[in-house]
Amino acid sequence: MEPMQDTRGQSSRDTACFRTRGLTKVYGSGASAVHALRGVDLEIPEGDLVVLLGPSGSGKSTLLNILGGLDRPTGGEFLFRGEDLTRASTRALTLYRRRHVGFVFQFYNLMPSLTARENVELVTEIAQNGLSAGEALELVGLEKRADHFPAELSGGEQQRVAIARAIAKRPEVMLCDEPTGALDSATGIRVLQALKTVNETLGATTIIITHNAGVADMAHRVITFSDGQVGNVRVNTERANPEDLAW
Ligand SMILES: Nc1ncnc2c1ncn2[C@@H]1O[C@H](COP(=O)(O)OP(=O)(O)OP(=O)(O)O)[C@@H](O)[C@H]1O
Repeated sequence: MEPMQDTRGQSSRDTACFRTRGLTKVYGSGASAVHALRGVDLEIPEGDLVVLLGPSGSGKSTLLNILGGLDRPTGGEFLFRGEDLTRASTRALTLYRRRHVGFVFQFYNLMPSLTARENVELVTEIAQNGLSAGEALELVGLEKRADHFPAELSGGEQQRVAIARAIAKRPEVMLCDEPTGALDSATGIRVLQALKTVNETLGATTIIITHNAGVADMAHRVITFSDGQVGNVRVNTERANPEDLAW
């Protein structure tokens, strides 16, 4: 049988970056147990830009943390490029994170005493075959701010430094948990433009959690979570540019 084709003309069997089957996550036990994921079946093609929507508490961050190797599922399976990481050792998960995954969180976690360039160099010094700090800052449009300290940058610029730091090791995967959560919409749009450029230039499979439903229009694929499960998956036949988004 031929592999299924998705709307981007890719073979879904051969190109899945992530695949989960029956993924569950329970925090705690007994009467206080929280069932954060209740059987998540997902397939995310290589190179996709995915927006993950859903109400507070529906399990979005829990899923992202498992896909990024920061946490382990309670049950089910989780594969990265066909490799089953569900029961990977702690060491293997650490290597997976280090080699393949760039994280961006709501708060930028930059070192205040280091310039933008020096913050990115924290990663470029240890990465093999990574980008230079200058290249990473250029990709997010901050080459002219490289010698500024975080306190001299706007919130959106600081977030773009955090993105430059995350991409400096050329990750195959970018996982972004509410990257525009602390920003006004105009500033948030610059951050989303930077993430789109990274997705297109480096080809990194990118997952963005957001509470702003309008952001979904820039995605290849929109996954809506509901009560620990995938409620809906939409593939956008046309994508909006970040500058045309409104929220
Ligand atoms: N470490 C933890 N210990 C216990 N419960 C947790 C823990 N982390 C998350 N939860 C619970 O798991 C459920 C899913 O949380 P999660 O953070 O994944 O949701 P979310 O969709 O990302 O929410 P938000 O949009 O508010 O960030 C929630 O009920 C939450 O309270």
